[in-house]
Amino acid sequence: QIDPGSSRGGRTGALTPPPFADEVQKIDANPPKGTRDFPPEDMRLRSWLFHNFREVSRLFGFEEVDFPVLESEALFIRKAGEEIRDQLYCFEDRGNRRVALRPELTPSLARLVIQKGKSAPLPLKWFAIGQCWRYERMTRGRRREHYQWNMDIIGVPEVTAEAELISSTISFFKRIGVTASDVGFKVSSRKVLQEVLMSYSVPEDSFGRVCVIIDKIGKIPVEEIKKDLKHAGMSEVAVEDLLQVLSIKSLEKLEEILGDSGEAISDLRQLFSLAEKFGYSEWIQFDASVVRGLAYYTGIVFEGFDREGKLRAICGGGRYDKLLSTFGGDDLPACGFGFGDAVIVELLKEKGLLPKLDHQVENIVCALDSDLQGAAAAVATKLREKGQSVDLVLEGKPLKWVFKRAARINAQRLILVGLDEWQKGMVSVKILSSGEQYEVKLVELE
Ligand SMILES: OCc1cccc(Br)n1
Repeated sequence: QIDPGSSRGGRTGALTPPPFADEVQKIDANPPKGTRDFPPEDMRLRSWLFHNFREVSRLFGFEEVDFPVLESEALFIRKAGEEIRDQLYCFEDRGNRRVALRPELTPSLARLVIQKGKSAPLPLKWFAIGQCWRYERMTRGRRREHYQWNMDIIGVPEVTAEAELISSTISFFKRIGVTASDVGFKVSSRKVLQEVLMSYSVPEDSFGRVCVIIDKIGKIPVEEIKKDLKHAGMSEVAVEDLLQVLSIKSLEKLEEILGDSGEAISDLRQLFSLAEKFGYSEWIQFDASVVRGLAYYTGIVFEGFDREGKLRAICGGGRYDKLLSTFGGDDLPACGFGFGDAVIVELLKEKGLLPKLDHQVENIVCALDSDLQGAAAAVATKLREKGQSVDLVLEGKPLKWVFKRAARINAQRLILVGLDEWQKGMVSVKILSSGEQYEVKLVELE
C-alpha cells in the first residue's frame, strides 16, 4: 500500500520513482531457465489435465497425498548411476543441511508410508500431483521442472496391483480422447533381467546399475551400452546373451529362453491374463527391453509410448518391493507410476486433441453512475451467493469499454445498475448472445 501522501499516492500524482527505490532496476520478466509460468490460458489446460488426473484417481478409490517439494538429499542418493542423481537440484541450506528439490515423488511417498506405520492400514492406494525438479544442462534446452501425477499401491504383492495401475492410466487416456491406436504400453519384468544375470552369476548389488544402463538402449550407441555393462562386471558372453534376451517381443519366445517355471514368466502371464479381463489387451505388449531408468524397480515395469515414435515416454512405472526396506521401513510390497504433464500435452497437440478452454463468466455487472458503485457491489454479492460468477466493473468506464470486456471474458449476461431502475428496485439485464434486454426486480434476479 503506497502512502497517499507520497509522490505516487494520488491517481493524478506525477509518476516519479518512489522514495524507497534508489534506482529503478528492470527485472527479467522471464521465469528461471527450464521453468514455466502458467498464464491463464496455460493454467486452464493444466487445471483441465489435473482435473482428469484427479477424476481417474477418484474412480479408482485412491486418496490424495502431498509432500514438500524440498526433501532431504539423502532420499534420492542411490549409487546406481541414475540420470536423476546426476541432475539432482540439491544444495546446503542455512542450517547446513543437505537438501534437494525432489526429482520424483516415490521416495517421499515411501517416507510418508514409513512415518504413518501401522496407523495407515494396508493396502494404501495413494495419489499425488506434484512439481518435480532436475538440474538439466540447458544445452539440451529441456525443462528443469514438470508436474507428475503418481498413483501408488502399497501392501499388495500380487500382480493385480500393477494391472489396476495400468488400467487407471488407460482410463485417463480414454477420458481425454487418446486411443490404443495412439498409445501403447510396453510391459516387462525386471525378473527377466534378474534370471539372466543370476545365470551368469552377476552380483545382486550390480542389478540396479545394470538396469539403469539397459534403460539407455535406443538412447545411446549399443557399443557404449556393452562397454558400460562390462564395466558393471558382466562378461562378454553375458552381455551378448542379455542383449539377445532384451530383444524378445513375445512371451512364448521368452518362455523358450527362461523356461516356464520362473517368477518373471508367471507374473507376466498373470498380468496379460488380467489385462484381458480388464479389457485393455489391445493397449499392452510384452517388450523385454523396457526396464525403466530408476534403480529401485524389482518386478513388472511398464511404459506408455506414442505409437508414432515421435515423443519420449508419456508415463511409466512398476513394482518397487525393496524401496521401503532400504529406507529402514518394513519390507512392504509396492508399485506405482509417474505421469508427467508435458509429454502428454505434446501428444494431444500432435493428435489435435487439445481441449478448447476459454475463460467464461456468467455475469458482468456495471454501475451506470459512480454513485451506484455500491449498488452494483450488492447485485454482484447477491448473484455470487447464488453461485453465479460475476465480473464486477470496478471503476467508471464508458459502455463501449464494458461491452468490449464482456465479449473478452465471454460473459453470458450484462447487468446494468442505473439510477431510474435502481430507484424502482430494479436492474436491467442484457443476454449477450441474443441481445434480448429486460428489466427485473433485484429480488427476482436469478
Ligand atoms: O522425467 C524426469 C524429470 C524429473 C524432474 C523434472 C523433469 Br522436467 N523431468
